[in-house]
Amino acid sequence: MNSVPNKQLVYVVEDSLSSGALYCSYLEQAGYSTQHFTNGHSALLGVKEQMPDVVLQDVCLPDISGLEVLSFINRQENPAPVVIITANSSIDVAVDAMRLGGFDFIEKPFSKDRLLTSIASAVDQHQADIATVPTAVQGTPSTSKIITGVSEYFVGDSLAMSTVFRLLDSAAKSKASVFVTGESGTGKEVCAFSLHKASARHDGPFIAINCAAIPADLFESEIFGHEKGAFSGAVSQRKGAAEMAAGGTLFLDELCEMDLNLQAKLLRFLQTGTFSRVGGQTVLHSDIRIVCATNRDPAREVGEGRFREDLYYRLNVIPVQLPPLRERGADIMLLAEHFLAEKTKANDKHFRGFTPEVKSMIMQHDWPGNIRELQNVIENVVVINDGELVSVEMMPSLAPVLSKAPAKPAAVVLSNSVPSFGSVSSPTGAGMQGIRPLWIVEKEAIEYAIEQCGDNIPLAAACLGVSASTIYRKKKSWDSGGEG
Ligand SMILES: Nc1ncnc2c1ncn2[C@@H]1O[C@H](COP(=O)(O)OP(=O)(O)OP(=O)(O)O)[C@@H](O)[C@H]1O
Repeated sequence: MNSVPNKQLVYVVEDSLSSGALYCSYLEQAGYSTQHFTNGHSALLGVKEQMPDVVLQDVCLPDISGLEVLSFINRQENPAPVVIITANSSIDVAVDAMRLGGFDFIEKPFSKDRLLTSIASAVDQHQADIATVPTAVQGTPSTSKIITGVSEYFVGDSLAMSTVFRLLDSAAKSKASVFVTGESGTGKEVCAFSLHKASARHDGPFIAINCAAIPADLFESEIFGHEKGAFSGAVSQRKGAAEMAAGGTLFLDELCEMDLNLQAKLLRFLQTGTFSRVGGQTVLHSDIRIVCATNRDPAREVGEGRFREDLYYRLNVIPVQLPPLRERGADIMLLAEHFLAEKTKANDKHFRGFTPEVKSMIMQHDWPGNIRELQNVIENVVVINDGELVSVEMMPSLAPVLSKAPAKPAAVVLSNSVPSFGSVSSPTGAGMQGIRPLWIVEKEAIEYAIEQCGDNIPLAAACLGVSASTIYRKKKSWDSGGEG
């Protein structure tokens, strides 16, 4: 080992002696200490003996799978961030690794700069993680800002949202791309911003680009910038969003609107971490985290040829689906009260709450425009009226109330088509009408989550708020005729 006190220690887990030696030399030239392990078991022993600052690990190892090494590291105290090295053909394994808590992945062949950028941001993440460990555990007081969870930035308390918060909180610890889907106005941008603020990049820039709002011919320059004279109107050099977001997060809203040519350029940037400004030759690097969003169904866009499949898999590492407001139960009033207080203060009014009739009106409405619609309605009421309580007369006529969908279970919120738990027929034929054995209800919810997560059991477990081993255990019991 070439460990020197105060140098950041990187474990390089790579079975090829020559590649491992090359990575170590790049890292040591940049001031890191390194230790090279040529198989998974020796890396596990190394981690047990001393947790490094970062692990750089090939996903294919001769003895055990790279995913096992990753899971082992993540079960230790203060685990080091793991940067996965992958061959192009094993990209789906790399995506699995990110879902299991990997920090970043880089595809072979990669440049020295790409490697160093990823390792530097992993070191930052590790230091931020250590700063969040309670002082009593760490032994010394920390002056670093404590990073709190995403719920700090989100109004919402429902079970539906707690599932989302749990996913986002674990996503915040890595650099993995997050793909947020949900109807218009459900808070996708708020979600991206919360994720940024809860991550180690919280002091870096958050740059949001609405892909639907940029004319196609200006798109490339918006994202990658341009040199002076690159096209008529380019009177000076300009940085693009990818450059401006360096060290922070780039939020690409309405991503499915992006032109196919530019999708190819975005993919190249994601693979290499490099790009050039329009009209420029210089190769630039930018260390950014990508969060993207759409209110379309991205898998369908892929199926219909409007969205590149390879880009979709690259970005859809952590999929987050925001539930529509009508499925968020008590959150509707929580948000209404939040907006009432906010708008009352901003407009110097005196509202303290809603009459019971207005509360019931708010709860009965379907809110097709989601949170944005609710926010607009409350703002409208506050600006035009004043008083202590918002009464029915003050409310604008809400669109005709659609018959409310039957209450849906909040345990799984990944789709609008959650199976009804209020089914009248009991598969076992036992019990009173409408009541079914709990284990069957649980089995359905778990099977539904697994299906929605594309058979990814760890992800389904995260969505359900249980450990993956609980799901494996229950599946085994069901398969052998038990009740889980
Ligand atoms: N949980 C929340 N707490 C408080 N305000 C919220 C929350 N979620 C959304 N909002 C507010 O609702 C409005 C819509 O949110 P946002 O723009 O993030 O939605 P969106 O899903 O990105 O919409 P679109 O699909 O139209 O781009 C914003 O004004 C935002 O501030």
